[in-house]
Amino acid sequence: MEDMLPDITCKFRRQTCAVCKRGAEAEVVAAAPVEPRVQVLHHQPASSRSKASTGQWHVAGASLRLPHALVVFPTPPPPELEIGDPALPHRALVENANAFAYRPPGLFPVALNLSSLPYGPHPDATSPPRHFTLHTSVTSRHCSGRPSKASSPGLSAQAPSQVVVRDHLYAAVFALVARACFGDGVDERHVSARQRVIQEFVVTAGELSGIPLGSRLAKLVHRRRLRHLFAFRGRQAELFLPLIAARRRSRARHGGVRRPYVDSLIDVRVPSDNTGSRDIDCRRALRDDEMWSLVSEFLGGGADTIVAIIEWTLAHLVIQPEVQSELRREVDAVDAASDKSLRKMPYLHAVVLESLRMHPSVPFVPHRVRAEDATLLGETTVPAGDFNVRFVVGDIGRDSKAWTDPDEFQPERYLAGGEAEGVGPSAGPKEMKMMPFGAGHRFCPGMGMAVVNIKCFLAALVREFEWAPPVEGGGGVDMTDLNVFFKVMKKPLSTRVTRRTRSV
Ligand code: HEM
Repeated sequence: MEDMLPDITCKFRRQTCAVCKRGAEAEVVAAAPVEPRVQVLHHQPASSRSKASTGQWHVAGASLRLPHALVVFPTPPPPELEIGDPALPHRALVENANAFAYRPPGLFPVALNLSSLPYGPHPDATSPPRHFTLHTSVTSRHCSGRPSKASSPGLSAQAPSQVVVRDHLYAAVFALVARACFGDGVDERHVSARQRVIQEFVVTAGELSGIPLGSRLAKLVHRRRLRHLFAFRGRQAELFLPLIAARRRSRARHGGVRRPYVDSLIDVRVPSDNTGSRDIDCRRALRDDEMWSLVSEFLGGGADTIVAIIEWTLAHLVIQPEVQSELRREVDAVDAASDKSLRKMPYLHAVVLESLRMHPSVPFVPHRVRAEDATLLGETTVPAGDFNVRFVVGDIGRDSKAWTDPDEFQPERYLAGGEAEGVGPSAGPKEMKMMPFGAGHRFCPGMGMAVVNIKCFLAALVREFEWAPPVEGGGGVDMTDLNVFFKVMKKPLSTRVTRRTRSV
Protein backbone atom coordinates (compact mmCIF):
# COMPACT_ATOMS: atom_id res chain seq x y z
CA MET A 1 0.00 0.00 0.00
CA GLU A 2 2.85 2.37 0.81
CA ASP A 3 3.95 2.20 -2.79
CA MET A 4 0.64 3.51 -4.01
CA LEU A 5 0.87 6.72 -2.04
CA PRO A 6 2.63 9.65 -3.65
CA ASP A 7 5.98 10.96 -2.44
CA ILE A 8 4.46 13.88 -0.69
CA THR A 9 2.40 11.63 1.57
CA CYS A 10 5.45 9.64 2.62
CA LYS A 11 7.20 12.89 3.41
CA PHE A 12 4.41 13.91 5.75
CA ARG A 13 4.41 10.53 7.35
CA ARG A 14 8.05 10.84 8.27
CA GLN A 15 8.06 14.45 9.41
CA THR A 16 5.86 16.55 11.59
CA CYS A 17 5.98 20.29 11.15
CA ALA A 18 7.13 21.79 14.44
CA VAL A 19 4.83 24.75 14.06
CA CYS A 20 1.57 23.43 12.76
CA LYS A 21 1.76 19.74 13.68
CA ARG A 22 -0.04 18.85 10.48
CA GLY A 23 2.36 16.11 9.62
CA ALA A 24 0.99 14.19 12.58
CA GLU A 25 -2.52 14.49 11.26
CA ALA A 26 -1.48 13.42 7.82
CA GLU A 27 0.14 10.41 9.38
CA VAL A 28 -3.22 9.24 10.66
CA VAL A 29 -4.73 9.62 7.24
CA ALA A 30 -1.95 7.87 5.45
CA ALA A 31 -1.56 5.06 7.92
CA ALA A 32 -5.09 3.88 7.34
CA PRO A 33 -5.80 1.65 4.35
CA VAL A 34 -6.39 3.91 1.39
CA GLU A 35 -7.91 2.74 -1.85
CA PRO A 36 -5.92 3.26 -5.02
CA ARG A 37 -6.58 6.60 -6.69
CA VAL A 38 -7.34 8.26 -3.35
CA GLN A 39 -4.44 10.56 -2.72
CA VAL A 40 -3.88 12.27 0.57
CA LEU A 41 -2.81 15.81 -0.07
CA HIS A 42 -1.75 18.20 2.58
CA HIS A 43 -0.48 21.76 2.38
CA GLN A 44 -0.11 21.11 -1.28
CA PRO A 45 -2.41 22.53 -3.93
CA ALA A 46 -2.51 20.85 -7.32
CA SER A 47 -0.55 23.60 -9.01
CA SER A 48 2.62 22.89 -7.07
CA ARG A 49 2.16 19.22 -6.20
CA SER A 50 4.47 17.96 -8.89
CA LYS A 51 7.29 19.96 -7.36
CA ALA A 52 6.96 18.24 -4.01
CA SER A 53 9.50 15.57 -4.74
CA THR A 54 12.05 18.12 -5.90
CA GLY A 55 12.26 19.61 -2.44
CA GLN A 56 10.08 22.66 -3.04
CA TRP A 57 7.59 23.42 -0.32
CA HIS A 58 4.37 25.22 -0.50
CA VAL A 59 4.22 28.20 1.78
CA ALA A 60 0.90 29.95 1.81
CA GLY A 61 0.57 29.66 -1.92
CA ALA A 62 4.11 30.59 -2.90
CA SER A 63 6.60 27.99 -4.01
CA LEU A 64 9.82 28.53 -2.10
CA ARG A 65 12.97 26.49 -1.57
CA LEU A 66 13.24 26.48 2.18
CA PRO A 67 14.33 24.08 4.87
CA HIS A 68 11.31 22.59 6.57
CA ALA A 69 12.09 24.28 9.88
CA LEU A 70 11.38 27.67 8.33
CA VAL A 71 7.99 26.80 6.96
CA VAL A 72 5.24 28.63 8.84
CA PHE A 73 1.53 27.98 8.44
CA PRO A 74 -0.33 30.36 10.73
CA THR A 75 -3.69 28.97 9.62
CA PRO A 76 -3.07 25.59 8.03
CA PRO A 77 -5.63 24.27 5.59
CA PRO A 78 -7.41 21.05 6.50
CA PRO A 79 -6.22 17.79 4.96
CA GLU A 80 -7.55 17.09 1.52
CA LEU A 81 -8.37 13.85 -0.24
CA GLU A 82 -8.29 13.68 -3.99
CA ILE A 83 -10.45 11.12 -5.74
CA GLY A 84 -10.23 10.03 -9.35
CA ASP A 85 -11.73 6.58 -9.15
CA PRO A 86 -15.27 6.37 -10.60
CA ALA A 87 -16.39 3.80 -7.98
CA LEU A 88 -16.21 6.30 -5.14
CA PRO A 89 -18.21 9.36 -6.28
CA HIS A 90 -21.38 7.33 -6.69
CA ARG A 91 -21.07 5.88 -3.21
CA ALA A 92 -20.33 9.30 -1.75
CA LEU A 93 -22.36 11.81 -3.73
CA VAL A 94 -25.42 9.73 -4.65
CA GLU A 95 -25.78 7.02 -2.01
CA ASN A 96 -24.66 9.26 0.84
CA ALA A 97 -25.60 12.61 -0.60
CA ASN A 98 -26.35 14.33 2.72
CA ALA A 99 -22.83 13.82 4.01
CA PHE A 100 -21.36 15.42 0.87
CA ALA A 101 -23.68 18.39 0.60
CA TYR A 102 -21.28 21.02 1.91
CA ARG A 103 -18.53 23.00 0.22
CA PRO A 104 -15.21 24.13 1.66
CA PRO A 105 -15.17 27.86 2.40
CA GLY A 106 -14.75 29.95 -0.75
CA LEU A 107 -11.63 31.60 -2.02
CA PHE A 108 -12.68 34.99 -0.71
CA PRO A 109 -15.80 36.29 1.04
CA VAL A 110 -18.86 36.81 -1.14
CA ALA A 111 -22.16 38.37 -0.11
CA LEU A 112 -24.07 35.35 -1.37
CA ASN A 113 -23.81 32.81 -4.13
CA LEU A 114 -24.96 29.27 -4.74
CA SER A 115 -21.51 27.71 -4.80
CA SER A 116 -20.65 28.92 -1.31
CA LEU A 117 -24.09 28.70 0.32
CA PRO A 118 -23.98 26.36 3.32
CA TYR A 119 -27.44 24.97 2.67
CA GLY A 120 -26.24 21.40 2.90
CA PRO A 121 -28.84 18.76 2.11
CA HIS A 122 -31.78 21.07 2.71
CA PRO A 123 -32.19 23.81 0.14
CA ASP A 124 -35.71 25.15 0.51
CA ALA A 125 -37.97 27.81 -0.86
CA THR A 126 -35.94 30.44 0.96
CA SER A 127 -32.68 29.52 -0.78
CA PRO A 128 -31.89 31.57 -3.84
CA PRO A 129 -33.19 29.79 -6.91
CA ARG A 130 -31.14 26.82 -8.17
CA HIS A 131 -33.49 26.14 -11.04
CA PHE A 132 -31.51 27.53 -13.97
CA THR A 133 -32.90 24.75 -16.08
CA LEU A 134 -36.11 26.72 -16.32
CA HIS A 135 -34.22 29.13 -18.48
CA THR A 136 -33.54 26.70 -21.25
CA SER A 137 -36.63 27.90 -23.05
CA VAL A 138 -35.31 31.44 -23.01
CA THR A 139 -31.95 30.46 -24.39
CA SER A 140 -32.85 27.80 -26.92
CA ARG A 141 -35.37 30.22 -28.38
CA HIS A 142 -32.51 32.52 -29.32
CA CYS A 143 -30.63 29.70 -31.00
CA SER A 144 -33.49 28.31 -33.01
CA GLY A 145 -34.18 28.64 -36.71
CA ARG A 146 -31.66 30.16 -39.08
CA PRO A 147 -28.37 31.06 -37.48
CA SER A 148 -28.51 34.37 -35.74
CA LYS A 149 -25.58 36.56 -34.84
CA ALA A 150 -25.56 34.71 -31.55
CA SER A 151 -25.32 31.23 -32.96
CA SER A 152 -22.86 32.03 -35.77
CA PRO A 153 -20.49 34.08 -33.73
CA GLY A 154 -19.26 36.90 -35.92
CA LEU A 155 -17.65 34.63 -38.47
CA SER A 156 -19.51 35.67 -41.58
CA ALA A 157 -17.06 38.35 -42.68
CA GLN A 158 -14.09 36.10 -42.22
CA ALA A 159 -15.08 32.96 -44.05
CA PRO A 160 -13.28 31.34 -45.78
CA SER A 161 -10.30 32.11 -43.62
CA GLN A 162 -8.29 31.11 -40.64
CA VAL A 163 -9.77 32.23 -37.33
CA VAL A 164 -9.10 31.83 -33.65
CA VAL A 165 -12.62 30.97 -32.59
CA ARG A 166 -12.59 31.51 -28.83
CA ASP A 167 -13.24 35.26 -28.76
CA HIS A 168 -16.06 34.98 -31.31
CA LEU A 169 -17.62 32.15 -29.36
CA TYR A 170 -17.26 33.95 -26.09
CA ALA A 171 -18.97 37.09 -27.37
CA ALA A 172 -21.91 35.09 -28.72
CA VAL A 173 -22.34 32.82 -25.71
CA PHE A 174 -21.96 35.67 -23.26
CA ALA A 175 -24.64 37.70 -25.04
CA LEU A 176 -26.98 34.72 -24.76
CA VAL A 177 -26.23 34.03 -21.12
CA ALA A 178 -26.68 37.74 -20.36
CA ARG A 179 -30.16 37.59 -21.89
CA ALA A 180 -31.01 34.49 -19.88
CA CYS A 181 -29.91 36.44 -16.84
CA PHE A 182 -31.41 39.90 -17.42
CA GLY A 183 -34.14 39.30 -19.99
CA ASP A 184 -34.54 40.58 -23.51
CA GLY A 185 -33.88 44.23 -22.79
CA VAL A 186 -30.11 43.96 -22.29
CA ASP A 187 -28.38 46.84 -24.01
CA GLU A 188 -26.00 45.07 -26.40
CA ARG A 189 -23.60 48.03 -26.44
CA HIS A 190 -22.68 47.36 -22.83
CA VAL A 191 -22.54 43.58 -22.99
CA SER A 192 -18.89 43.55 -24.00
CA ALA A 193 -17.89 45.71 -21.01
CA ARG A 194 -19.52 43.20 -18.70
CA GLN A 195 -17.94 40.35 -20.59
CA ARG A 196 -14.46 41.84 -20.09
CA VAL A 197 -15.00 42.27 -16.35
CA ILE A 198 -16.24 38.70 -15.90
CA GLN A 199 -13.37 37.31 -18.01
CA GLU A 200 -10.78 39.21 -15.98
CA PHE A 201 -12.34 37.96 -12.79
CA VAL A 202 -12.29 34.32 -13.93
CA VAL A 203 -8.61 34.59 -14.90
CA THR A 204 -7.59 36.17 -11.57
CA ALA A 205 -9.70 33.78 -9.51
CA GLY A 206 -8.17 30.91 -11.52
CA GLU A 207 -4.67 32.06 -10.67
CA LEU A 208 -5.58 32.03 -6.99
CA SER A 209 -7.60 28.84 -6.90
CA GLY A 210 -6.15 26.08 -4.74
CA ILE A 211 -4.04 28.56 -2.79
CA PRO A 212 -4.88 28.77 0.93
CA LEU A 213 -5.43 32.46 1.56
CA GLY A 214 -6.36 32.35 5.24
CA SER A 215 -3.09 33.69 6.64
CA ARG A 216 -1.63 37.17 6.68
CA LEU A 217 1.46 35.92 4.90
CA ALA A 218 -0.63 34.52 2.08
CA LYS A 219 -2.51 37.79 1.80
CA LEU A 220 0.78 39.65 1.64
CA VAL A 221 2.25 37.37 -1.01
CA HIS A 222 -0.85 37.59 -3.18
CA ARG A 223 -1.86 41.16 -2.40
CA ARG A 224 -1.80 42.34 -6.01
CA ARG A 225 -4.20 39.69 -7.25
CA LEU A 226 -6.41 40.06 -4.18
CA ARG A 227 -6.62 43.81 -4.75
CA HIS A 228 -7.65 43.04 -8.29
CA LEU A 229 -10.44 40.74 -7.10
CA PHE A 230 -11.74 43.32 -4.64
CA ALA A 231 -11.68 46.02 -7.29
CA PHE A 232 -13.69 43.66 -9.43
CA ARG A 233 -16.42 43.59 -6.78
CA GLY A 234 -16.82 47.34 -6.99
CA ARG A 235 -17.07 47.19 -10.75
CA GLN A 236 -19.70 44.49 -10.59
CA ALA A 237 -22.00 46.69 -8.54
CA GLU A 238 -21.50 49.48 -11.05
CA LEU A 239 -22.23 47.26 -14.04
CA PHE A 240 -24.98 44.97 -12.81
CA LEU A 241 -27.14 47.05 -10.49
CA PRO A 242 -28.46 49.34 -13.28
CA LEU A 243 -29.46 46.24 -15.27
CA ILE A 244 -31.26 44.74 -12.29
CA ALA A 245 -33.05 48.04 -11.68
CA ALA A 246 -34.03 48.22 -15.36
CA ARG A 247 -35.46 44.72 -15.18
CA ARG A 248 -37.52 45.64 -12.14
CA ARG A 249 -39.01 48.56 -14.09
CA SER A 250 -39.64 46.72 -17.36
CA ARG A 251 -41.14 43.76 -15.57
CA ALA A 252 -43.61 46.05 -13.86
CA ARG A 253 -44.49 47.57 -17.27
CA HIS A 254 -44.83 44.35 -19.26
CA GLY A 255 -46.11 42.05 -16.57
CA GLY A 256 -43.02 39.84 -16.53
CA VAL A 257 -44.05 37.19 -19.06
CA ARG A 258 -40.61 35.60 -19.40
CA ARG A 259 -38.58 34.74 -16.36
CA PRO A 260 -34.91 35.49 -16.67
CA TYR A 261 -32.73 34.65 -13.68
CA VAL A 262 -32.94 38.16 -12.27
CA ASP A 263 -36.72 37.84 -11.94
CA SER A 264 -36.26 34.87 -9.64
CA LEU A 265 -33.77 36.87 -7.60
CA ILE A 266 -36.18 39.80 -7.33
CA ASP A 267 -38.95 37.50 -6.10
CA VAL A 268 -37.08 35.24 -3.71
CA ARG A 269 -37.35 35.87 0.04
CA VAL A 270 -34.56 34.66 2.33
CA PRO A 271 -34.53 34.35 6.13
CA SER A 272 -33.87 37.69 7.83
CA ASP A 273 -30.29 37.87 8.96
CA ASN A 274 -29.17 34.58 10.45
CA THR A 275 -32.41 33.84 12.29
CA GLY A 276 -32.97 30.80 10.05
CA SER A 277 -36.67 31.35 10.66
CA ARG A 278 -39.18 29.83 8.29
CA ASP A 279 -41.76 32.35 9.38
CA ILE A 280 -42.85 34.31 6.31
CA ASP A 281 -42.79 37.58 8.23
CA CYS A 282 -39.12 37.11 9.05
CA ARG A 283 -38.04 36.89 5.44
CA ARG A 284 -36.58 39.64 3.36
CA ALA A 285 -35.74 40.40 -0.26
CA LEU A 286 -32.14 40.03 -1.45
CA ARG A 287 -29.86 42.99 -0.82
CA ASP A 288 -28.07 44.63 -3.75
CA ASP A 289 -24.69 43.08 -2.91
CA GLU A 290 -26.28 39.62 -2.79
CA MET A 291 -28.01 40.25 -6.11
CA TRP A 292 -24.89 41.20 -8.03
CA SER A 293 -22.94 38.42 -6.42
CA LEU A 294 -25.45 35.85 -7.67
CA VAL A 295 -25.64 37.52 -11.07
CA SER A 296 -21.88 37.44 -11.38
CA GLU A 297 -21.81 33.73 -10.51
CA PHE A 298 -24.44 33.06 -13.19
CA LEU A 299 -22.55 34.97 -15.89
CA GLY A 300 -19.12 33.64 -14.85
CA GLY A 301 -20.22 30.02 -14.46
CA GLY A 302 -22.49 30.15 -17.49
CA ALA A 303 -20.35 31.54 -20.27
CA ASP A 304 -16.86 30.11 -19.75
CA THR A 305 -18.00 26.55 -19.20
CA ILE A 306 -20.13 26.49 -22.34
CA VAL A 307 -17.47 28.18 -24.50
CA ALA A 308 -14.83 25.70 -23.32
CA ILE A 309 -16.92 22.68 -24.35
CA ILE A 310 -17.81 24.13 -27.74
CA GLU A 311 -14.17 24.92 -28.44
CA TRP A 312 -13.00 21.41 -27.46
CA THR A 313 -15.72 19.88 -29.61
CA LEU A 314 -14.80 21.97 -32.64
CA ALA A 315 -11.18 20.89 -32.15
CA HIS A 316 -12.23 17.24 -32.34
CA LEU A 317 -14.36 17.95 -35.42
CA VAL A 318 -11.32 19.50 -37.08
CA ILE A 319 -9.07 16.57 -36.23
CA GLN A 320 -11.69 13.93 -37.06
CA PRO A 321 -13.46 15.05 -40.26
CA GLU A 322 -15.46 11.81 -40.35
CA VAL A 323 -17.16 12.82 -37.06
CA GLN A 324 -17.84 16.27 -38.49
CA SER A 325 -19.43 14.80 -41.64
CA GLU A 326 -21.60 12.43 -39.63
CA LEU A 327 -22.75 15.26 -37.41
CA ARG A 328 -23.48 17.47 -40.40
CA ARG A 329 -25.54 14.74 -42.04
CA GLU A 330 -27.73 14.60 -38.94
CA VAL A 331 -27.98 18.36 -38.52
CA ASP A 332 -28.84 18.93 -42.20
CA ALA A 333 -31.64 16.39 -41.98
CA VAL A 334 -33.38 18.31 -39.21
CA ASP A 335 -35.10 21.63 -39.79
CA ALA A 336 -33.86 23.88 -37.02
CA ALA A 337 -32.21 23.73 -33.65
CA SER A 338 -35.26 24.03 -31.44
CA ASP A 339 -35.85 22.08 -28.24
CA LYS A 340 -37.99 19.67 -30.22
CA SER A 341 -35.57 19.08 -33.06
CA LEU A 342 -32.64 18.65 -30.67
CA ARG A 343 -34.33 15.54 -29.38
CA LYS A 344 -34.10 14.08 -32.89
CA MET A 345 -30.32 14.33 -32.96
CA PRO A 346 -28.78 11.39 -31.09
CA TYR A 347 -25.40 11.81 -32.75
CA LEU A 348 -25.19 15.46 -31.65
CA HIS A 349 -26.09 14.32 -28.13
CA ALA A 350 -23.33 11.71 -28.29
CA VAL A 351 -20.75 14.23 -29.54
CA VAL A 352 -21.56 16.60 -26.67
CA LEU A 353 -21.40 13.82 -24.08
CA GLU A 354 -18.05 12.66 -25.40
CA SER A 355 -16.65 16.19 -25.11
CA LEU A 356 -17.99 16.53 -21.58
CA ARG A 357 -16.42 13.21 -20.63
CA MET A 358 -13.00 14.05 -22.00
CA HIS A 359 -12.87 17.77 -21.25
CA PRO A 360 -15.15 18.57 -18.30
CA SER A 361 -15.09 22.36 -17.96
CA VAL A 362 -14.97 22.15 -14.16
CA PRO A 363 -11.89 20.03 -13.45
CA PHE A 364 -12.38 19.52 -9.69
CA VAL A 365 -15.46 19.27 -7.53
CA PRO A 366 -14.71 20.27 -3.92
CA HIS A 367 -16.68 19.10 -0.89
CA ARG A 368 -16.25 19.60 2.86
CA VAL A 369 -16.79 16.43 4.86
CA ARG A 370 -17.05 15.68 8.57
CA ALA A 371 -14.48 13.31 9.99
CA GLU A 372 -17.01 10.66 10.90
CA ASP A 373 -18.24 10.48 7.32
CA ALA A 374 -14.81 9.60 5.94
CA THR A 375 -15.56 5.90 6.09
CA LEU A 376 -18.10 6.48 3.32
CA LEU A 377 -15.11 6.90 1.04
CA GLY A 378 -13.77 3.45 1.83
CA GLU A 379 -11.95 2.38 4.93
CA THR A 380 -10.05 5.60 5.35
CA THR A 381 -9.87 7.06 8.84
CA VAL A 382 -9.06 10.71 9.22
CA PRO A 383 -7.88 13.19 11.78
CA ALA A 384 -10.28 14.96 14.09
CA GLY A 385 -12.24 17.73 12.45
CA ASP A 386 -13.50 18.39 8.96
CA PHE A 387 -11.54 17.65 5.83
CA ASN A 388 -11.86 18.47 2.15
CA VAL A 389 -12.48 16.06 -0.69
CA ARG A 390 -11.76 16.92 -4.28
CA PHE A 391 -13.27 14.76 -7.01
CA VAL A 392 -11.08 14.92 -10.11
CA VAL A 393 -13.78 15.01 -12.75
CA GLY A 394 -11.44 14.54 -15.73
CA ASP A 395 -9.81 11.38 -14.30
CA ILE A 396 -13.19 9.88 -13.53
CA GLY A 397 -14.34 10.22 -17.14
CA ARG A 398 -11.14 8.70 -18.47
CA ASP A 399 -10.83 5.71 -16.19
CA SER A 400 -9.62 2.71 -18.16
CA LYS A 401 -11.67 0.32 -16.01
CA ALA A 402 -14.86 2.06 -17.08
CA TRP A 403 -14.03 3.02 -20.68
CA THR A 404 -12.44 1.37 -23.70
CA ASP A 405 -9.76 3.65 -25.19
CA PRO A 406 -10.63 6.43 -22.76
CA ASP A 407 -8.39 8.95 -24.50
CA GLU A 408 -10.09 8.47 -27.88
CA PHE A 409 -12.97 10.72 -28.96
CA GLN A 410 -15.63 8.18 -29.97
CA PRO A 411 -19.18 9.53 -29.86
CA GLU A 412 -20.50 6.15 -31.09
CA ARG A 413 -20.07 4.75 -27.58
CA TYR A 414 -23.30 6.46 -26.52
CA LEU A 415 -25.38 5.16 -29.42
CA ALA A 416 -27.54 2.03 -29.30
CA GLY A 417 -25.36 -1.00 -28.62
CA GLY A 418 -22.35 1.10 -27.56
CA GLU A 419 -20.55 0.63 -24.25
CA ALA A 420 -22.09 3.85 -22.89
CA GLU A 421 -25.62 3.48 -24.22
CA GLY A 422 -27.88 5.10 -21.64
CA VAL A 423 -25.10 7.12 -19.99
CA GLY A 424 -26.13 10.76 -19.70
CA PRO A 425 -24.66 14.00 -18.42
CA SER A 426 -25.90 13.36 -14.88
CA ALA A 427 -25.20 10.44 -12.56
CA GLY A 428 -27.24 7.29 -13.09
CA PRO A 429 -29.09 5.70 -10.16
CA LYS A 430 -26.74 2.70 -10.03
CA GLU A 431 -23.38 3.80 -11.34
CA MET A 432 -21.44 6.83 -12.43
CA LYS A 433 -19.09 6.50 -15.38
CA MET A 434 -18.60 10.26 -15.71
CA MET A 435 -19.65 13.30 -13.74
CA PRO A 436 -19.08 16.46 -15.81
CA PHE A 437 -21.83 18.28 -13.87
CA GLY A 438 -21.08 16.73 -10.47
CA ALA A 439 -23.68 14.77 -8.55
CA GLY A 440 -25.74 14.77 -5.39
CA HIS A 441 -27.18 17.81 -3.68
CA ARG A 442 -24.67 20.24 -5.19
CA PHE A 443 -24.82 19.02 -8.80
CA CYS A 444 -24.64 21.80 -11.37
CA PRO A 445 -27.94 23.71 -11.52
CA GLY A 446 -26.97 25.02 -14.96
CA MET A 447 -26.79 21.58 -16.56
CA GLY A 448 -30.01 21.78 -18.60
CA MET A 449 -29.26 25.25 -19.82
CA ALA A 450 -25.66 24.33 -20.68
CA VAL A 451 -26.47 21.18 -22.64
CA VAL A 452 -29.17 22.88 -24.71
CA ASN A 453 -26.94 25.83 -25.49
CA ILE A 454 -23.95 23.72 -26.43
CA LYS A 455 -26.10 21.65 -28.78
CA CYS A 456 -27.73 24.69 -30.37
CA PHE A 457 -24.41 26.37 -31.01
CA LEU A 458 -22.78 23.24 -32.40
CA ALA A 459 -25.72 22.47 -34.65
CA ALA A 460 -25.65 25.99 -36.08
CA LEU A 461 -21.86 26.06 -36.46
CA VAL A 462 -21.76 22.74 -38.31
CA ARG A 463 -24.76 23.58 -40.48
CA GLU A 464 -23.28 26.89 -41.57
CA PHE A 465 -19.54 26.21 -41.75
CA GLU A 466 -16.93 23.64 -42.71
CA TRP A 467 -14.16 23.34 -40.12
CA ALA A 468 -10.66 22.33 -41.24
CA PRO A 469 -7.14 22.27 -39.80
CA PRO A 470 -5.33 25.61 -39.91
CA VAL A 471 -2.88 26.22 -42.74
CA GLU A 472 -0.73 28.67 -40.83
CA GLY A 473 1.21 27.57 -37.78
CA GLY A 474 2.04 24.06 -38.94
CA GLY A 475 -1.52 22.88 -39.56
CA GLY A 476 -1.91 21.08 -36.26
CA VAL A 477 -4.34 21.35 -33.38
CA ASP A 478 -2.77 21.39 -29.94
CA MET A 479 -5.03 19.46 -27.54
CA THR A 480 -3.06 20.31 -24.39
CA ASP A 481 -5.34 21.47 -21.61
CA LEU A 482 -4.94 24.12 -18.98
CA ASN A 483 -6.76 24.13 -15.65
CA VAL A 484 -7.42 27.75 -14.79
CA PHE A 485 -10.56 27.57 -12.73
CA PHE A 486 -12.03 25.97 -15.85
CA LYS A 487 -10.41 23.37 -18.09
CA VAL A 488 -9.64 25.13 -21.35
CA MET A 489 -7.50 24.51 -24.41
CA LYS A 490 -4.06 25.82 -23.55
CA LYS A 491 -3.62 27.14 -27.07
CA PRO A 492 -6.90 28.65 -28.31
CA LEU A 493 -8.22 26.73 -31.30
CA SER A 494 -7.19 28.16 -34.65
CA THR A 495 -9.10 26.70 -37.59
CA ARG A 496 -9.87 27.31 -41.25
CA VAL A 497 -13.54 28.14 -41.67
CA THR A 498 -15.55 28.04 -44.89
CA ARG A 499 -19.17 29.16 -45.04
CA ARG A 500 -21.46 26.52 -46.52
CA THR A 501 -24.57 28.63 -47.09
CA ARG A 502 -25.31 32.30 -47.65
CA SER A 503 -25.58 34.44 -44.54
CA VAL A 504 -29.04 35.75 -43.63
C1 HEM B 1 -20.57 22.80 -19.77
C2 HEM B 1 -21.13 23.51 -18.84
C3 HEM B 1 -21.00 23.29 -17.35
C4 HEM B 1 -20.30 22.35 -16.66
C5 HEM B 1 -19.43 21.23 -17.22
C6 HEM B 1 -20.55 22.60 -15.25
C7 HEM B 1 -20.04 21.82 -14.22
C8 HEM B 1 -20.30 22.03 -12.87
C9 HEM B 1 -19.82 21.18 -11.81
C10 HEM B 1 -18.96 19.94 -11.98
C11 HEM B 1 -20.25 21.70 -10.64
C12 HEM B 1 -20.01 21.14 -9.24
C13 HEM B 1 -21.13 20.16 -8.92
C14 HEM B 1 -20.95 19.34 -7.66
O1 HEM B 1 -20.36 19.80 -6.70
O2 HEM B 1 -21.42 18.19 -7.62
C15 HEM B 1 -21.03 22.88 -10.97
C16 HEM B 1 -21.64 23.68 -10.03
C17 HEM B 1 -22.30 24.84 -10.35
N1 HEM B 1 -22.59 25.31 -11.62
FE1 HEM B 1 -22.05 24.44 -13.35
N2 HEM B 1 -21.37 23.67 -15.12
C18 HEM B 1 -21.68 24.13 -16.38
C19 HEM B 1 -22.51 25.17 -16.70
C20 HEM B 1 -23.12 25.99 -15.78
C21 HEM B 1 -24.01 27.07 -16.12
C22 HEM B 1 -24.48 27.39 -17.53
C23 HEM B 1 -24.34 27.66 -14.95
C24 HEM B 1 -25.25 28.84 -14.70
C25 HEM B 1 -25.70 29.64 -15.58
C26 HEM B 1 -23.67 26.96 -13.87
C27 HEM B 1 -23.74 27.28 -12.53
C28 HEM B 1 -23.26 26.49 -11.50
C29 HEM B 1 -23.40 26.81 -10.07
C30 HEM B 1 -24.08 28.04 -9.48
C31 HEM B 1 -22.82 25.77 -9.35
C32 HEM B 1 -22.71 25.62 -7.83
C33 HEM B 1 -23.86 24.77 -7.29
C34 HEM B 1 -23.81 24.53 -5.79
O3 HEM B 1 -22.74 24.56 -5.20
O4 HEM B 1 -24.86 24.31 -5.20
N3 HEM B 1 -22.94 25.95 -14.42
N4 HEM B 1 -21.04 23.06 -12.33
